[in-house]
Parts: sequence; C-alpha cells; structure tokens
Amino acid sequence: MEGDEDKDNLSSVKHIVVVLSGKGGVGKSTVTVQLALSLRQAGKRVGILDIDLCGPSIPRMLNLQSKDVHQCDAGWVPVYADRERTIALMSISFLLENVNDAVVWRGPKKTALIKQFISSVAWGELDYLIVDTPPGTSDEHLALVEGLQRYSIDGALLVTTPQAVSTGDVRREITFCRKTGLHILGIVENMSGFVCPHCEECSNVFSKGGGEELAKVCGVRFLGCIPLDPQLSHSLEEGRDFIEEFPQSATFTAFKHLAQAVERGPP
Ligand SMILES: Nc1ncnc2c1ncn2[C@@H]1O[C@H](COP(=O)(O)OP(=O)(O)OP(=O)(O)O)[C@@H](O)[C@H]1O
Repeated sequence: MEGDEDKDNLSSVKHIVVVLSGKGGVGKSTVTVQLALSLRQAGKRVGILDIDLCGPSIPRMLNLQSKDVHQCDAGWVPVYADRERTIALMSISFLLENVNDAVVWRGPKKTALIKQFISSVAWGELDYLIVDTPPGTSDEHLALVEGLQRYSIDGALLVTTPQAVSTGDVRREITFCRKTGLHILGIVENMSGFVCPHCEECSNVFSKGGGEELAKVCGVRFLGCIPLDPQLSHSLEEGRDFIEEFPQSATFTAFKHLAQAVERGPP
C-alpha cells in the first residue's frame, strides 16, 4: 500500500506561495486570507495551508472554526469556505478535539505533521496554494522547505509592518530564503497608514516606506502597502468576507494589486 509520504497531492497545484514574517502579529494570516480571497475574485481556485501549529488563526478568520476534516483515499479532504469549493483550507485546528487546545510539541512532531500536510491533503486542482507560517524561521519553516523540495515553489512573500522593518527580523527572513534556496517574491508593508473609519482618509500614524527602502537595499521587489484598516480587522474578527463587504475601499484595492503582483510571478 502507498505510504503517506509517497502521495503526490500537490502535483495538481499550479503555484505555491509561502507567507513569512520575522515578527509575530504583523499580519501574515490576514495577508494570506485576503490574498486568497483576491485571487478567488480573479477566478482562481485557492488552497490555504496553515502551518502555524501553535497559533492557527485562519479558521476563525474564515469562520470555519467548528469544521472537521474527513478522510478519503487520497488523504484528508480540506475544509471549503464556499459552496463552489474555490477556497480550501487545511489547519491543525481541524484535527484538535477542542479548538482552544494548546499544541505543545517538540520539533520532530511538528516536522512530521507538516510533512503529512504536504503529502496527505487531497487539494484537487488548485491554481494557488498559499502557506501561512509561524513567525521567524524555526522547525516548521525547515520542514516546509524540505517537504516541498520536489515541487516548484513560486516563492516567499515577506510581510512586515513599518515598525518591524527596522528590527532586522525581515533581513533574517531574507537570509533564510537565500540559504534554503527559496525564491523571494517580494516584501509587503502591512498596517501602513491608518484608514479613518469615518472619512476613509488614510493618514500615516507610524512611519511609512521602510518596507520599500528595505526591499531596495536587499535587492528584492516591493509589492506594496496595505493600510491599517479597522473595518478589515472587524471583518476578520467576525469571520466575514471583507472583500465582498468593502469592494470600494483602498484596502481592497491594495490587496487586489498584491494578488496581481503574485499572479505576475517572480521577476
Ligand atoms: N491591515 C490591517 N488592518 C487592520 N487590522 C489588521 C491588519 N493586518 C492585521 N490586522 C489585525 O492584526 C492582528 C494580527 O494579524 P494576524 O493574525 O494576521 O498576524 P500574524 O502575523 O499572522 O500573527 P501571528 O504571528 O500570531 O501568526 C489581527 O487581529 C488582525 O485582524
């Protein structure tokens, strides 16, 4: 019988994008979800693999936290966010008895689960698989890069905030990508400028432009700024589709441009 590690469920996935950040809380999961929804708007089928094993937040953002995964011959059937099955999600949350259970695992156990996620999720035909990772460069990232070695990865999207740019964490992510041979698609500056919920004007409460500067210095592409938008965080908190709710917003346009940059692929 075929072992799990021999399954080739990713052969029907056209593009793989890995979302990374040096620091926690800069908006990796937010960018992952909104990028997936923007690509869906552009007619793509998208899968999201959440390998943030200790802090999975994507099921809540997509209002899927009460769902379970099922088994089929090819492996785990991911959870779908819509009836048309255009957004599929796999997360450790779906395997826990209680969504609030803490995952306290050492490296080898995390590595084994990530390798299983890579081989044993029956994604079917996908245009994009977007992988949301924990902050930093740890066991999860190494297991992911090793597990994906036989596939062609489009590259990594590095998420930062204007404040996090100066800390050197993003530089460490760039070094990680270069050492492991992971192509860098570019840097996204999230929470860049504040969108007033009343007049929708965007003002720069924190510094802006650090991401672009860093991209220039490090010789990687700058993929744009996403504003800090209270309407976006409310939508995510309540598991509502921000893109459907606020199609006229500057934040929506920013994600649309990001999706177009991802679709253009590596430079
Ligand atoms: N552009 C934005 N506008 C408003 N709120 C945002 C924005 N980006 C992220 N947030 C909010 O910031 C918080 C952290 O975002 P998120 O969970 O995406 O970060 P993360 O980098 O994935 O965190 P972790 O390191 O814990 O995985 C969330 O409450 C999210 O709703």
